[in-house]
Amino acid sequence: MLKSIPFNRTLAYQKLLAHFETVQTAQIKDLFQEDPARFEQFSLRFEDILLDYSKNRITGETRRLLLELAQECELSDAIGKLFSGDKINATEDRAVLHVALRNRSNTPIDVDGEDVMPLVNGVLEKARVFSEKVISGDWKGYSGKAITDVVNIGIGGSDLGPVMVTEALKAYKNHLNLHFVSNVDGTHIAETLKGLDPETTLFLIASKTFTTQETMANAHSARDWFLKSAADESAVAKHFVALSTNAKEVAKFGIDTNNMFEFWDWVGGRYSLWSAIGLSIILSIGFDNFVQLLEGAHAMDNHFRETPFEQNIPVILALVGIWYNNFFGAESHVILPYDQYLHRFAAYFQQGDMESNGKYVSRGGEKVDYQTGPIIWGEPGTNGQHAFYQLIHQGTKLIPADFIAPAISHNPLGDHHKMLLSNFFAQTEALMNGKSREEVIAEFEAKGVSPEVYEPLVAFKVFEGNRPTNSILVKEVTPRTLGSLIAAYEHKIFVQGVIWNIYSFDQWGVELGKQLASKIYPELQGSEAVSSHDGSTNGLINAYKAWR
Ligand SMILES: O=P(O)(O)OC[C@H]1O[C@H](O)[C@H](O)[C@@H](O)[C@@H]1O
Repeated sequence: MLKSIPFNRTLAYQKLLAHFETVQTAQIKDLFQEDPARFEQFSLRFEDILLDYSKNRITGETRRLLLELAQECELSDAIGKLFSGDKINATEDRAVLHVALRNRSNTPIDVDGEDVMPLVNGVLEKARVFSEKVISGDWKGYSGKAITDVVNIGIGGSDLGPVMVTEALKAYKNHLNLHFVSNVDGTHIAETLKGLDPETTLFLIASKTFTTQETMANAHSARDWFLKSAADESAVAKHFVALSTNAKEVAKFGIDTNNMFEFWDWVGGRYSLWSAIGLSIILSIGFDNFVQLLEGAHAMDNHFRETPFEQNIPVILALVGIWYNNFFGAESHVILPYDQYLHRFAAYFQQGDMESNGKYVSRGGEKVDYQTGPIIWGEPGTNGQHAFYQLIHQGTKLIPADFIAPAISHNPLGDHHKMLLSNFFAQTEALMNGKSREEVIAEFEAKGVSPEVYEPLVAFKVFEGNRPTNSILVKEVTPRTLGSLIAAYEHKIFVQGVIWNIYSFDQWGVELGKQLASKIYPELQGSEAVSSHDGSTNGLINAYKAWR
């Protein structure tokens, strides 16, 4: 269990408040003038990853005090508990061991006195054998044909990770066509099944609980579609596998438990891509590449565990985030990958971060009186530049940003990558430096525009600058580097949760809507008007009934 340490009652927090008064107006560009070695002072390297956090509104003293905050919130103790299988997910009485899934050094990790590593390795081996059969074509469908298409049916953590990683590593993809169905909207499964051949399609039913309404509805529809051509229930065994913790429900659905790839309650849904939930990733890029992904994550786990906080990438990312969230009042954090393959990275960490740290109750069970998890959003660059960057540059809100880019492209087409990266470098520079009134006027004058014409326009063309950014430059998006990058963000979220004194590994906040939906569902059956809800909900339901 983690101790309850009220974040804003710590001494370090009080010191940071006082320190904030002295640095809140500091200009990042001036900090570079004052310290020619600022880049070296405020950047970190880990394997093929460079984190530059020098373009932030922080000084050496800010960092020192933030590190003090981490100490006072007993971060070292929390990290020790995470890795040793302590039940730090206290409201569900569970350990939090996604790190065991990628524990490539195989050191024993005990849960309730049992080493979980043999279990982890057993499922990995089963996935290796199965995936090799499917990829090679040895695994045959009911009519004797090899599999061509794989449909993963899952939602939330049973969808977002596999989608993000298979997209991010598309350059490593084999001949299998991957499809992902998540939404209970029938359109999703209907559109996916169009054009698929039941004889050559494999369905992965991915659900930790195997009770999630959306996934079960889609799985049943997929089976109905399949049985229309297979005409024999025994064919299901060749075309449906389950990725789950719940053997009982898997059997009830009609999937042979031999076709089940197991994981365990100590794997959180949003941390499950490393588990059997990653089977779609394995089928897409092959087992060896998946192992590389695990290796990369494991290397980051070791870095997180062993590196002094001052040089620790997840810890630094977390502390800088806290600085904006709790002192500058920033409400959101934007993730901007300059890599088309990473186009679902921000969406993935919307769940990772917001479901983990979107909590207003402290570990002590009280309502907190400070801000916790930020709103996470983002789109790939350069697309975002032509959509929402206006607000980041000239809006009234402070939006800390992570810019991520690979130095080497998997598609070195003409000058595309240089153009992409020139935008990546230019944006963080522009956000920091802005453009002064004098610079705007000089630009007008250089073009021979007269003061009467330019004067009314100057204010609109000035950029205040001083907008903070982290830059994460990686050598190339490989399975290993991606594994490290994902693990770094996971641990950043963990560190923030520890310091904000909340439980990052439960998700009670998603339950209420589910409960109410199951109450409303039967009310939608008949044609009679409903009156059991508030006026708005009754009005909406009755309008729906009149229209359908
Ligand atoms: O994998 P499942 O049990 O189907 O759960 C799928 C998802 O649904 C839930 O509502 C949770 O909020 C998510 O954390 C979870 O990833």
